[in-house]
Amino acid sequence: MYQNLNQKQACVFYAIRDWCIQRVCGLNPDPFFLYVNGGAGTGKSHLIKCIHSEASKILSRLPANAEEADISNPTVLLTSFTGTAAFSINGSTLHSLLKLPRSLNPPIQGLGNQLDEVRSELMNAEIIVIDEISMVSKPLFAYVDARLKQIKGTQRPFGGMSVLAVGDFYQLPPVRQSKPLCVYDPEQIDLWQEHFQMITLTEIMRQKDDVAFAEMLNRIRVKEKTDELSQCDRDLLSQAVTAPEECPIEVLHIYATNKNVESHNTDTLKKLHSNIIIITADDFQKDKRTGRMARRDKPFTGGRNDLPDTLNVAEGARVMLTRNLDTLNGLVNGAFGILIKVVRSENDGHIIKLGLRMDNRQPMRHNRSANAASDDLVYIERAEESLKFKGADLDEKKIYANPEVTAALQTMRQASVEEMMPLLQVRETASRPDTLTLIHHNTEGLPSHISDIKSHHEMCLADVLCLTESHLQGSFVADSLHLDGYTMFKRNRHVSYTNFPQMASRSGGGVVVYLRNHFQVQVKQYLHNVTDLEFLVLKVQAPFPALIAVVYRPPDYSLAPFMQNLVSLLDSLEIMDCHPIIVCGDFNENQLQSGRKQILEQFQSRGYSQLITSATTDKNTLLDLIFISQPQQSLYSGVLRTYYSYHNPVFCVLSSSQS
Ligand SMILES: Nc1ncnc2c1ncn2[C@@H]1O[C@H](COP(=O)(O)OP(=O)(O)OP(=O)(O)O)[C@@H](O)[C@H]1O
Repeated sequence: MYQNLNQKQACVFYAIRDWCIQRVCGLNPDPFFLYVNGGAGTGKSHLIKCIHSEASKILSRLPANAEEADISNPTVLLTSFTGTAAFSINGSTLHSLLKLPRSLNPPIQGLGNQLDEVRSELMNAEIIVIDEISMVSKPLFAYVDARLKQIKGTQRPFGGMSVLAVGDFYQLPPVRQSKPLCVYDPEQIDLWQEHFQMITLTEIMRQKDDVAFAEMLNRIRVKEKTDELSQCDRDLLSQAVTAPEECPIEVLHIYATNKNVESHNTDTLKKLHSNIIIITADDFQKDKRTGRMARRDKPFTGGRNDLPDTLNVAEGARVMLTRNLDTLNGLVNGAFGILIKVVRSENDGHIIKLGLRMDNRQPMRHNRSANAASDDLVYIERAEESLKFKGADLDEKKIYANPEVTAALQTMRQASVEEMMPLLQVRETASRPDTLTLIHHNTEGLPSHISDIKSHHEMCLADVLCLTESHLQGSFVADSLHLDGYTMFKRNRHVSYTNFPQMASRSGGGVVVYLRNHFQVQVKQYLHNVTDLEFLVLKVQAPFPALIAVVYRPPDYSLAPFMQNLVSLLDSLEIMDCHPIIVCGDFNENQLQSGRKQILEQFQSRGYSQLITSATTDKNTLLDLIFISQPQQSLYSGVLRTYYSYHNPVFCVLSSSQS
């Protein structure tokens, strides 16, 4: 799932992953408020799934969570406005998760005696993801903020939780008159402009569907009222228009109003089925004289045409749920099925439930009472609602984006997540023939991570890719370990120790270097006096002369014998008379810890500089180092991101000129 994240998706993923790592390392990062924007099919939902799974895994390490008896409480809350979208990301609706009232009119109501229950459910929650943010109105957002403050017992925005809002403001707006969240409204609390930063996904990720159609939709998404449609877009749209009378009867019809829907459904049912059953709503009203509930002759619908007084059905007919019954199990507003069975009361023949075979028939994740049946049907019972109160032509002029949304998005602050991929930022320099790009990574096992390496957006920019903990054994190298455009050199652990047979016989360890094919090189696996060290030396002659060594020091390899071998290695490198000398690797000496650092001192005493300055592991330690004899040749250096190892890769880009 993570391997094929595109560059933008990966930047957002790593920004949030980094935040989680900082959080579990006790660095108390400020909460983030990110908005992921993007048109249809740009991979927003896919990104949410990746972030949810990775962030949940990392945050479960928080000490507070580890001590709690119930670690099943989520650290990342997945929510959406509608039940359908909530189901598609395995989440819940905002309303049900936060127990929000139907009416969002002020004043904001607290949770009352439900507070303890909700608090204990959400006590581990650190991040809330809100999908379909375009449908969230300002009053709803203010409610979410107030709820989270109450639940978390703090006045910090959103109760101190981080918020990842996802959606497309050009898609559905909030219901009724409310302005989209991103559009400033002086009469409403503004939680958006103040806190949120935006990142826009642009690449359409739908492979199976019609990409050309999706691209056209995304152009229309931002089309201004005065913009003309291109001829090609017009043709594509017109192609999709069919006169109503020519539409095949079984295809899905979408209408603007429930009234049209009703009349289409009634007509179609009559055409396709002869066994129509009419179910009448039971409407009860309090009889003022007797005080008892009495059945009304004709059900009252209060002017609401989504509450019809009769329901026409037939066994074998297509049906759609119009209420969220059970979001977790996909019984959401909009879910389709076929009516299989009409169940009547044995007493009076009154219809009590309908047995549906849903299109989406996955095993139920939670047993609903209505579904505790031995067949694969979902039984829908009569539901109660209280009422307290009372053509297809293409019209091009009507297709344009809401200018308020365009203006709001243009002025929104941008999140600078590009820095998550520092090597991509300097890609042009890194790819120049007069520069050398070196990456070191402790892979924690090359065979199990080779496909992660191949799909990494920055690894492929390396001229020299040095890997430690390759975990290879024997001389055989599987074809899958081949990287296109590179030659592989390796030295396994078992040939690396002469005086420590117990270390040589352990699995793990080992070093590998991938070098671009056109590089001319001499490889040195054995050096005089270097008897017990996992290392490999490459003397690159052209196009960029350099002496490169990669070293792995296992965490339990005592410093004294390691230093002795390292000193021998450095002595040997010096007499090879080739510069610059670059020694990279995992030295298991944390540069962020105070106190003496003998490995660093040894290098410094010989005039080397160490280039990496920030943490390289998930525990905020700096173990992966790059030493260079001629630091003035280093143009860029830093830490890259991955998800598959405890270590992050480190890199440097060197220039051949000495200035
Ligand atoms: N990085 C990816 N690699 C491969 N497939 C992807 C990737 N990202 C998304 N997809 C696929 O592309 C399709 C569209 O992605 P997704 O549903 O996440 O888009 P979306 O932005 O949420 O779309 P919409 O706004 O229409 O809901 C899906 O089939 C999804 O599995």
